[in-house]
Formats: sequence, structure tokens, C-alpha cells
Amino acid sequence: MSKKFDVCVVGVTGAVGETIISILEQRNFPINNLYPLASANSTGKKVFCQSKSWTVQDLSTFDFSKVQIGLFSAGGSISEKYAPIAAESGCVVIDNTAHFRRDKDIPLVVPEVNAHAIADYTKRNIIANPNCSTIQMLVALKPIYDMVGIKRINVATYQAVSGSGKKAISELIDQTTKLLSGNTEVDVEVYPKQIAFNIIPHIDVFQDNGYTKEEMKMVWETQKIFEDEDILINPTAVRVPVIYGHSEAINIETVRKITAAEATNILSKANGVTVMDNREDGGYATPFVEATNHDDTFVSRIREDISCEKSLNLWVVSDNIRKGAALNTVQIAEILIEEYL
Ligand SMILES: NC(=O)C1=CN([C@@H]2O[C@H](COP(=O)(O)OP(=O)(O)OC[C@H]3O[C@@H](n4cnc5c(N)ncnc54)[C@H](OP(=O)(O)O)[C@@H]3O)[C@@H](O)[C@H]2O)C=CC1
Ligand SMILES: N[C@@H](CC(=O)OP(=O)(O)O)C(=O)O
Repeated sequence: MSKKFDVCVVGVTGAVGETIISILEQRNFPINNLYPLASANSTGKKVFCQSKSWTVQDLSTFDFSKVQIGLFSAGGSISEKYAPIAAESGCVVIDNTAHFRRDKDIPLVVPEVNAHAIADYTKRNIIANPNCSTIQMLVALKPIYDMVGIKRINVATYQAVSGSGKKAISELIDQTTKLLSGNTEVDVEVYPKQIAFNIIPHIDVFQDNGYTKEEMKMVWETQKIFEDEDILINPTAVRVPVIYGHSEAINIETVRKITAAEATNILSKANGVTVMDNREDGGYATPFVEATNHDDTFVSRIREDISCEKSLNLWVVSDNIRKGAALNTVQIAEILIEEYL
């Protein structure tokens, strides 16, 4: 493609924003001018991309008419305020936050699953990027959904602290270092309890039905992306002391029976999926060793459920900052410029 685009990255100094910059570089996204944006505290910092140094500017004073594409990951309240301003100025926003995901006139897109939905960006000039746990689950389940249908998904997540941003990464490292140095007390700020050497069965705020918002996002978003209001999802979202890579133990009930061999075969051919499933010590994918810094979602432990006839178990891991956020955003932007702009 010879056409180049002016692009802003909102939240550029964060865990997701930094990865967006490295992915724009790695995939040689056709950038004319890059505008890295963050809070006033970061003004003047430098970002390196495509052999140039770009200066971070204050989001609150930025003129969005300078850009055709805006990649947002600075939190829901920032997107709520600035994405409509950007969209009004003619910039197409790809938003990583949960703020617009449930709006009917805003497409919610995983390129391997429902790239066709990008066409609806014209309604509000905003495209939403799904939740990280939803993205990797649907990349793995879409080929099975298309082949035999899925009635119900039971999923437990094991989510890395990087999903909560840079402060959470520091908190896990600080707590671990202190405890290993003989301290018995640690500072607890990001999470409600100590995360080092612990796990926390709580992500995002509690809802009236007893599920957390992270869990309900997996329900709402799966139904929207699959365009299937009848599919049932029962998630439990758990934070674990891992820095990068979300894992999921998934059990699905299918409409027609699928064997483990058939599932392995179809997943091996699927876009964005790597099957790693040798039934031996170490023959499965893990979040840090296999998934981190990789684009694909890994599927392991594929086996028929011994307690239910039309049911299958899968272990799914992916780099939550990459495919769960930054990469998915850039993939959407690539389709947008190839097919629509
Ligand atoms: N799709 C998904 O599942 C995921 C979505 N996200 C979304 O992305 C957001 C950012 O995540 P992450 O990178 O991990 O978070 P970090 O905490 O690591 O980074 C936050 C970023 O937002 C910027 N920011 C904060 N406040 C303002 C402000 N008032 N004005 C301008 N910029 C501001 C920060 O800039 P500064 O350094 O100047 O403070 C920083 O660049 C999350 O809040 C979430 O909404 C994140 C992970 C996964
Ligand atoms: N909640 C996710 C990350 C995130 O920001 O999700 P969302 O964009 O859906 O709020 C995690 O903690 O791993």
C-alpha cells in the first residue's frame, strides 16, 4: 500500500500503548505522522517508531483533525470524553476500553472472528476492541462454533497482572521481592489483597448477580461478536501472579458432537491459532514461556469431556497485552485502511 496515514496513539506511555507502538513498527503500518498522546505529566517524552523520534503531547490539547486514525488505550473515562471529539473531527477511533463495547451502533471486532463488522464503523466513527479474555477465547472457539455449533461455554480465567497496567506489574514485583527478602508485610494498592504468592478470584467490580464485570463482559461481548444472543457463557475470572499471558480453562457444550481429533484438526488450520497438544510432560502451552510476545493464541489439552457427551475441554493461552489488546487493535486498523479508508 502506498497511501500513508496520520495516526495518534492515546495512552502511549502505558503497557498497551507501548506495545501498540512496537507492533506498528514490527508490522510496518503505513504511518505518515505519528502523534503519541498521554497525560500532561508525560509531555515531552520521546517515542521511537519507524526510525523516527516522536514527541509525546498532552491529549487534552490535541487537535484530532490532524489524524485519520486514533488508537485509544488510556481508560474508559478518557475514551468517553475524547473518542467522540476525535470521531467528530473525522478520525476513526479504535478504542481498547470497555466504554463503547455494548453500544449497538459500535462494532466490536476480533479480526479472525467477525472482521465484516468493521463496515459499521461509519455509524459513529468508533470501533471497539473487545476484552482481552474474550478475544483469546473467541479466536479459539470460532472454528468449532462454525463447524458444530456451541450452546454453552464454561470458562475459568487465570489472568496476568499486566492486564491491570504498569502499576500492577510493579506491585507484583515489589511484593515478591519484599517477601523473598524476609519481609512479612507488603503494600497492597492495586488489588484488594496481596497478589504475590496468591490468587484473587475477583476482576473488575461486582455486579448485582454476583458475577464480576470482567465475567459479564465475557458474556455480553461473546454474544455480540458471535451475533448469537442464545449462546450461554458461565465465566469465573481470576487474577494470578503471572506478569504476561492470560490462560483459560474452557469447557464447551456443542450442538453436534465433535471429537478431540476433529477439533485438533480444525484448530490446526485456523487463523491466529497454534495448537500445542502433545499428551506428555511439557506438551502444552503456558502463558509466559509460549504465549508472551507471540501473536497467536495457543490451544492445548484438547479432550472430550468424560462427564458429558457433546462436550469438549480446552486450555487456551495468549499474550493479553498483544492479542488481547494492542495487536487486535492494529489488526483492525490494517483492515480498516485496506478495505475502507
Ligand atoms: N482490550 C483489553 O482487554 C484491554 C484494554 N485495556 C484498556 O487500556 C487502558 C490502558 O491500559 P494500560 O496500558 O494497561 O494502562 P497503564 O496504566 O499502563 O497506562 C495508562 C495510560 O493512560 C494514560 N493516561 C492516564 N490518564 C490520562 C489522562 N488523564 N489523559 C491522557 N492520558 C492518560 C497514561 O499516561 P501517563 O503515563 O501520562 O499517565 C498511560 O499512557 C485500560 O484502562 C483499559 O481501558 C488494557 C488492557 C487490556
Ligand atoms: N480487565 C482486563 C484488562 C482490561 O483492561 O480489560 P477491559 O478493557 O475489558 O476493561 C484484565 O484485568 O486483565
